[in-house]
Amino acid sequence: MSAAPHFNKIALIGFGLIGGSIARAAREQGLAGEIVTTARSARTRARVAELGIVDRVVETNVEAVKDADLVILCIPVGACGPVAQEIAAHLKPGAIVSDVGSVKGAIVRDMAPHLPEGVHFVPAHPVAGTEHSGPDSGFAELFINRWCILTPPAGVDPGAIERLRAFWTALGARVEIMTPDHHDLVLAITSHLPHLIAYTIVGTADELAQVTSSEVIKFSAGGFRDFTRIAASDPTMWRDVFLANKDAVLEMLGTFNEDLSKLTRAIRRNDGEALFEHFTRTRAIRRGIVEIGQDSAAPDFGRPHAHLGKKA
Ligand SMILES: NC(=O)c1ccc[n+]([C@@H]2O[C@H](COP(=O)([O-])OP(=O)(O)OC[C@H]3O[C@@H](n4cnc5c(N)ncnc54)[C@H](O)[C@@H]3O)[C@@H](O)[C@H]2O)c1
Ligand SMILES: O=C(O)C(=O)C[C@]1(C(=O)O)C=C[C@@H](O)C=C1
Repeated sequence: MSAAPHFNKIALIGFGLIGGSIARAAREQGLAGEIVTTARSARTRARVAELGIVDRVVETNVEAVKDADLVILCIPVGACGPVAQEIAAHLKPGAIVSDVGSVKGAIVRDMAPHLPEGVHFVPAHPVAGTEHSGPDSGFAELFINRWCILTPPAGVDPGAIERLRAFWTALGARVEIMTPDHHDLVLAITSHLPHLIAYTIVGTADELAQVTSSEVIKFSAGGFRDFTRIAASDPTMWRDVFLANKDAVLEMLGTFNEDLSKLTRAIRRNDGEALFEHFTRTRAIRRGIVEIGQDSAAPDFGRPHAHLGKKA
């Protein structure tokens, strides 16, 4: 494992769940001489200052990135392009510019054209989170034993990639490198589709005329309760994720709908054997994940596209 890196100044654009967690963990690990963050409203700036986790909280992104040797955009995916444009002329030559967005193809497409030569662009996605957002929601342990995926464009300085890898490793994460397209396909099935399903089922339950909302809450044991947690996730973040990863999500949704139709047909035809066989197979998948200690982490990111999602 490479030694923990030290940055003279880290600029975190946005101080919500992820920005706040990075700040807390980076400070605990002593990875920065100075950590500066931005918050758009005076109220949030006051709260961030009160929390005392960063050295400075400033009003503008331009001020934050001045002289920073690591800049991380911790804002919704749809905001990353405009912010890259805004800060581009103010970046320190040699700085590493990264992000934490849940989609990677759109980030590369929207940010890369604005960034000047001489800065190192290494997009990242820590695959760790909760349904909470805002400055109070972060915690230093969020990334421990979770994956962080880096998707550096071709030609990026390997030294910059290694420094960012060492940074995330020091925050407790396991780092994997892949292409943006592959990332987006994998995350479409492991993260984006599950969120879409949760948003759907909670909305459907709410709309059922014969089930009052008090009954939905009263009887929300186990499964449904888990869905409500996921469906409480930030609407801005998830709107941006689905719009930015449209193609991969639609591809996975097509496969999912086919599989759902098969199970629907099995129920309609009283095909207990088909249901039993399916549930037995999915139970084995879960047990396999738990056995190899991946129940708190993402599945095998090394697999090529063709092996994703489709079974024999
Ligand atoms: N929440 C998760 O579980 C999770 C996990 C991994 C990655 N991510 C990614 O991390 C990023 C941030 O998510 P979060 O959960 O920390 O969200 P959050 O809502 O907790 O924080 C986002 C912050 O960005 C700020 N912001 C929004 N638009 C901005 C703009 N145009 N300019 C400057 N600041 C702006 C908000 O004020 C807020 O402080 C997203 O891209 C998301 O896809 C989220
Ligand atoms: O546990 C949760 O609340 C999450 O949804 C975290 C989760 C995920 O789907 O695993 C959500 C989005 C991120 O990009 C990464 C992690």
